[in-house]
Amino acid sequence: MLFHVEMDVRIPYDLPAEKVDALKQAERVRAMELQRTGAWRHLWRVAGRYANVSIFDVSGAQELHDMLSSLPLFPFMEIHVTPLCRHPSSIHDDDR
Ligand SMILES: O=C(O)C[C@H]1C=CC(=O)O1
Repeated sequence: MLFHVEMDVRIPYDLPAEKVDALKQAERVRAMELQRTGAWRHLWRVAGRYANVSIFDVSGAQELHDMLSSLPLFPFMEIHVTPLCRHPSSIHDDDR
């Protein structure tokens, strides 16, 4: 099942810089790990914002939630999830 996920990062200004750097590094490692599994199919930076737009390919909402909540920055992100289904005019066989 495909999900469009938008993540807005909101790190509190009073979080110590070393803690922020460690969180970002851990986030990067976890994000790359999930992309390598194929579950995190696309990851795009939203121009001009500390936000991303992503496409996840997972078995369902529970697996998506488990993945998103495994992200080190999860407590500091506002996340919006939109379930996707195939568009009848799509020419891409891997849209499902
Ligand atoms: O930077 C972000 O958009 C937040 C988060 C998502 C992937 C990643 O590496 O960090």
